[in-house]
Amino acid sequence: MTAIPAAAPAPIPENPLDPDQRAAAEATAASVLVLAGPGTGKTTTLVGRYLHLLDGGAVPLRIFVSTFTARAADEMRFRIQARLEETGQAPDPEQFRRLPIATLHGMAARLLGRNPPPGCPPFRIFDERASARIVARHRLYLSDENKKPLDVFGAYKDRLMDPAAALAEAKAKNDTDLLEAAQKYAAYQRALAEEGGFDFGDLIMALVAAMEAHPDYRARIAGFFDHLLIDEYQDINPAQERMLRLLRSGGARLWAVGDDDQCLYAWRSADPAYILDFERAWPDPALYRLGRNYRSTATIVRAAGALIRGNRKRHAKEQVPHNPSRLALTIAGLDDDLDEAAYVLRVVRGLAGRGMPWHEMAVLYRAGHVGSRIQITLAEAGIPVVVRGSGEFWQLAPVRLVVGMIRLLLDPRDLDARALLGHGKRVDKLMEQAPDKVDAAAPWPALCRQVGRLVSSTARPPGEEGVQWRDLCFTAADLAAECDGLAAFLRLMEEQRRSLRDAEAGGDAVVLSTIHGAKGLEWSAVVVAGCEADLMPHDSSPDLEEERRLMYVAATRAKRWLVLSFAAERRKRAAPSPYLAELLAGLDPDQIRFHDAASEARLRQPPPRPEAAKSSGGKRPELALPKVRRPRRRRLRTPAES
Ligand SMILES: Nc1ncnc2c1ncn2[C@@H]1O[C@H](COP(=O)(O)OP(=O)(O)OP(=O)(O)O)[C@@H](O)[C@H]1O
Repeated sequence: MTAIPAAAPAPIPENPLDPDQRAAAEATAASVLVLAGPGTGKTTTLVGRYLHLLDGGAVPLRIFVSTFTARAADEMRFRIQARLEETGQAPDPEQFRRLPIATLHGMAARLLGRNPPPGCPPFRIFDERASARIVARHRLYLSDENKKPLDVFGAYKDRLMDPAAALAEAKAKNDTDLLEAAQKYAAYQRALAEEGGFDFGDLIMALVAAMEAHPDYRARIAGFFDHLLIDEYQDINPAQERMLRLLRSGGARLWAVGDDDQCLYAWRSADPAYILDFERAWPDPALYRLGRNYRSTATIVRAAGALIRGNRKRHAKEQVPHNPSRLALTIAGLDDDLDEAAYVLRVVRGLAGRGMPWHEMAVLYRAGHVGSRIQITLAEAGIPVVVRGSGEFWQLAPVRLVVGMIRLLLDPRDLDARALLGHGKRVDKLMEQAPDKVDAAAPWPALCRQVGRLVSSTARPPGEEGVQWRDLCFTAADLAAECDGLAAFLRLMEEQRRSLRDAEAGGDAVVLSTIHGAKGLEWSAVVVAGCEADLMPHDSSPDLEEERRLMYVAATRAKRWLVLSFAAERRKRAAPSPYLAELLAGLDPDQIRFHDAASEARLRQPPPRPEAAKSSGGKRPELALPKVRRPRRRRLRTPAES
């Protein structure tokens, strides 16, 4: 799917479908899967399918288009509307808003809301924040600190397990951790019910349960649709699959696009087996493949192909790049995160100097804290940025706590600081420990760093979130320490927040995003930052194939320029990600450019010994660095200079 700026001015003209795409769009089988790699036009073909159905007389209100996120639904609506306007068939905007183009959760909410099933009480939808408040209020935390309660409860719902089923599973396995999870899940569901709340997972569970329990209700709901068009089919989970089965039980046709190599949500019960077994699972199946990559240069297509071949559980796919360009990809090995941020700034400025609009550039990262330093550096330099996935830096909880504590220690009557801190046990603990751990009379930089340490150690959540928390505390404290006192720090913060707001409103901005948030999008230039051995694959993830898919998705968002950066030190010594060598192994020397000689030397340093670097139940293979061919000797340039 193509990235559109927030204030997208003119509709983007769609490309005419090529013969393979057209065949897929016009398929007549009852169950169709279009299986193809990134940039081959799956979403384009889905739009083509929609228009083909309309040409054949289908009723728009009876075509359900399912997207992975609400934002993707808006973009899909925009694309379809633009196409209909081109052909003079666009319905009025109000009618258009009512078309069933939504996520599966969104559609479940709509169906339940407008057609309450027998015995289903009225409900309010609880978003993630509201659900987190329930967890906090009832102290539903799990003993295993690495497990987030909402993820665990959500995983039960994704597998259509109610608390009784969860308890039965725990007892059958005689597993105390599972028993605790099931009991807390039961308590969570009771608390939700008392407030009349459904969280997102409940929506699909409730719809499925009602359709299975009441044949009349099932027939009524399934009777709404003649066609189900599903984007990102690789990421569906068991509950969603069951919902689709029920929705098509009235005879609707299923038409799905997906790429098993882009399945990023196995940790949330998405199961690539659904796409791998499509032909066995659905009646009258037909499989279509698209082999031409319209997005990326030949260099990017080859490098990404070499990387993903490292995965075993996948459908092999060959891709022919439509753009034969052998433009080199760039590897930049920087000293530390500060150096990396400065480098990214040079790259985006250089590209802008060549006339590239900001919104054609993106910086992607596996972990949110990698983006924070870059966000600050770009904003400080006046570059418009929008942040997707992990949120605006100054609004993040640890950052607000650091800023609030610094302010409050300097002026205990500062009411704004109190508001910034909020209330709760975490804040009480901070206040209690501050007098022992922070010397309020210390020089400004020392005070800031002491507060950073205090917030990092006192209020840190468990697991992976805790690592991010610590990095954000230190980044905020460092930024404050680098200013000339409190007033200068507050000015810096305000300027940056204003520039972020302006960028969001203006629409033309560099996108900073987690890789998960970049799914389905594309940009002319992409920097993948933080390509380090403990971040890619991420230390906390046991699933190496999913980690490789994440790198694959990041690299394949780029149309022309792909820059992969890593830091030799990010609070501790870091080695380059093994995926860099895997990407480069697919390229000829002229397709690789090192930012400087140090970058090349750093990439060639011996990989960390797996046992020293990781521990993940022995699932990680040796991190052997394939031989990277040497680039031709030439002056080393950033992509922006070339
Ligand atoms: N037939 C075509 N001719 C020219 N360009 C095309 C064609 N089909 C798709 N494209 C372009 O290729 C790019 C990728 O298309 P699209 O987003 O539909 O791919 P995708 O397979 O859904 O990608 P991904 O899986 O990575 O999200 C877009 O810029 C789109 O406009």
